[in-house]
Parts: sequence; C-alpha cells; structure tokens
Amino acid sequence: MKAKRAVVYGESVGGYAELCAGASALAEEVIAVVVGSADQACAVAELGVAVRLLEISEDVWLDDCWPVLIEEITALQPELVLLRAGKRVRALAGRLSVATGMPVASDVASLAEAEAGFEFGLVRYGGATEQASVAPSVIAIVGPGLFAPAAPVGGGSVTTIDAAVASGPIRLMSRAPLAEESVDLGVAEVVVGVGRGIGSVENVARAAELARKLGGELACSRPIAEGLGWLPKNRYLGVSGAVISPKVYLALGISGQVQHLVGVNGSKAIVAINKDKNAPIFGHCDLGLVADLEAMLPELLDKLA
Ligand SMILES: Cc1cc2nc3c(=O)[nH]c(=O)nc-3n(C[C@H](O)[C@H](O)[C@H](O)COP(=O)(O)OP(=O)(O)OC[C@H]3O[C@@H](n4cnc5c(N)ncnc54)[C@H](O)[C@@H]3O)c2cc1C
Repeated sequence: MKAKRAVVYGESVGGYAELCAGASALAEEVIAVVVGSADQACAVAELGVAVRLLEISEDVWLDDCWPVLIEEITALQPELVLLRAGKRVRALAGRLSVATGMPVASDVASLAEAEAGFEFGLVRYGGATEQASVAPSVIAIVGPGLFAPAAPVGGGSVTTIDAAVASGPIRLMSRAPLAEESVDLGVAEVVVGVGRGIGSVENVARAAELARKLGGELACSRPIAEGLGWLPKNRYLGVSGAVISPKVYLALGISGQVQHLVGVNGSKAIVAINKDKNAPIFGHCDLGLVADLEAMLPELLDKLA
C-alpha cells in the first residue's frame, strides 16, 4: 500500500527531480523542503510538488538550519523521508532519526513498497553484497541514479517556513570560491572514466577531449584523484566517491576493483578498454576492448574529429 506522505530534501534541482520521482511512486503526497532562495524553491515547485521553503541568506551556515528543518519534517509526520546523499546529509539524517524515531537507511541500492512500509536494499561490504531490510517508516539516503528524474510539469506551490535560524557555535566568517570546479557527474548521460592505465597527464587531457566530443563528463578512479592528483577529488567514482548511472560509462585503463564498480554498476552500458585481457572490468562490462590506450586514444579522437 502507498504511504500517505513523503518528504524529500535534495540540495540541487537535479537531486529534487530524482527524489520527487521516487517519492511520488511510493507516497500519495510529496512535500519538498528547500533551504535557500525563493528562486530555488520555484524551480523545485516546477516539478509539480508542494515546497516548504526555509529562506536563508548566503551568510547563514547551513548546519544552523537543521533544527528548523528537523522540526518542520517532524511536524509533517511523513512515513518516508528521502535525502539526496551528500557530505552534510548524514548529520541531518542522524539528528532527524533521533527526533522522529525513524530508522536511517544509508547507501540505499533499492527502495520499494512493502506490505506494511518499505523494503530497501542496502549496499554492504563496498558493494560486494546487498542486504534487504523492511521498516514501517524510513529516512533513506539515496545517491544519484536510483530514480529517473521527474520532468518539470508545473502546478506546484511554495510556502515559506516561518521560523528564525539561530546561530550555533560555528560561525561563518567568509566565503571563497572553490578551488575545484563543481561538477554533478550524476546527471551526465555519458561518462568517460580514466584509471591508472591512462598513463599520463597528457592522456588525461585526451580523455577529457574524448568526453567533450561525446557530450559527456570526465571522471576517474580514486588513485587518479587521490594518489596522482591528475583530476580533482570530486571526479572520482566509487564507494568513497560519486555514484553514477549514465547511459554509457566508458572505462579507460581501469582494472575494475569492487570499490570502483560500486560507483558505476548502475550504468545502462559499460564499455571498457584495457590492455590486460584478464582485467576484472571485463567481467562487468557490456563491451570490452583489449587494447593499449597509447594507440587507442589518438585513434578514437581521430575518428570523432
Ligand atoms: C577502503 C577503500 C576504498 C576505496 N574506494 C575507492 C573508490 O571509491 N573508487 C575507486 O576507484 N577506487 C577505490 N579504492 C581503490 C580500489 O581498490 C582500486 O585500487 C582502484 O579502483 C584501482 O584503480 P585503477 O583501476 O585506476 O588502477 P589499477 O588497479 O592499477 O588498474 C589499472 C589498469 O589499467 C590497465 N592498463 C595499464 N596500462 C594500460 C594501457 N596502456 N592501456 C590500457 N590499459 C592499461 C591495467 O591493465 C590495469 O587493469 C578504494 C580502496 C579501498 C581500500
């Protein structure tokens, strides 16, 4: 049976589009809580949902908003809360769980209606297995790609939450632009991932060019971002990085360890190029090419010129 009410919190409009689609399949009423500006709230309302907006200025520390948000969500008495996975969201989920008594399901791999509540699969052991659980109500932390995004249909509404945000012990002193450019790999339809087999910074630039020609985004395995520092950390995929589900994931010189695959095995198609025919990635891809990237990359770029 469908739940009566779901509340979603998605951080970006793309995040809300996915969560609203998932929530409306599972609950009769969907309410989106937005922390930010009226413009952001209107963009979310375009998805056809009721938005509760906590309007804040840029100098408000987001964590200070949690008490208001928690009070708001608790009063709404939802059976389902969907939170888009992100760095700050786990702290919100824990505090919300204490306030509402609802359990938190993090790393959710599947979510469906059950006879009395919800049945969800949780990623375990770095993606090696999935554990099924059932609960009458749940706060689910959901990564990109679990639900196909809802298209804007209009007809939503925006109501402002009338509450003051009190300053906590941490004060926001100033803001500076991020040194890393921001990227939402979760919304790209084509992702080109480079691993250690890419071999050089020059080849990373070639892979970036390939991604651009394919209309996609460039991503990588963890060692490329954390060890070699050839790409920023927000571009690595996997259990400790971003999780994607593009139409096509092109893995270049990636061995296919489970920690990486957790981030990409929601892709509709995985195409892999690796010079080692025994590389584990070949056991997980739809199309595999045993080839040396030193020769293959220029050829691919040439073909797409
Ligand atoms: C707790 C923990 C968390 C982790 N989290 C993540 C994570 O989130 N994401 C992640 O990616 N990793 C993660 N890792 C690391 C993970 O275990 C692997 O070490 C990593 O994914 C391997 O990266 P790689 O495939 O780029 O490199 P390698 O395993 O070194 O593979 C390189 C591949 O390139 C191929 N190759 C070499 N030269 C060429 C060439 N010229 N042409 C074609 N192919 C070539 C080789 O045959 C090889 O298969 C984690 C590890 C731990 C312990």
